[in-house]
Amino acid sequence: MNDVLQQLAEVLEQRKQQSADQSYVASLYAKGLDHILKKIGEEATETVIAAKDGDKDKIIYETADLWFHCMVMLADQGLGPEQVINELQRRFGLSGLEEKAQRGS
Ligand SMILES: N=c1c2ncn([C@@H]3O[C@H](COP(=O)(O)OP(=O)(O)OP(=O)(O)O)[C@@H](O)[C@H]3O)c2ncn1[C@@H]1O[C@H](COP(=O)(O)O)[C@@H](O)[C@H]1O
Repeated sequence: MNDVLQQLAEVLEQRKQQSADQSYVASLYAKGLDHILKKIGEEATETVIAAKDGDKDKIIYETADLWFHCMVMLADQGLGPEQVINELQRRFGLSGLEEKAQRGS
């Protein structure tokens, strides 16, 4: 898995021991899941607007914000990027139609 994702996941775990006034990530945990989900919604909207505007720098910046807040949500739920990467890896060998069939939809 990508080193940066793994290293960030380790920092996010460590932040569970820190106080909210020392760390932005700790403050997100302290505010709870609903706040983290609200941040994901905001960052997703900002990413969509950046893409609609065709602003490449902004797309990268906002997507990084979105991925970061998704990483915080995963850590809050006791998950990490490796599980998501593994799921993408599993799908990679399948065609889109095979993947759809496996979902039973
Ligand atoms: N990658 C990030 C990262 N990306 C975005 N952000 C923060 O996410 C927030 C984005 O939300 P907004 O744009 O709405 O800005 P805001 O108004 O300040 O946010 P809110 O106060 O409304 O939540 C900003 O405060 C950014 O600084 C991040 N904060 C931290 N990290 C990583 O997490 C690590 C741990 O961070 P701390 O816990 O703060 O030390 C850092 O070393 C970085 O590697």
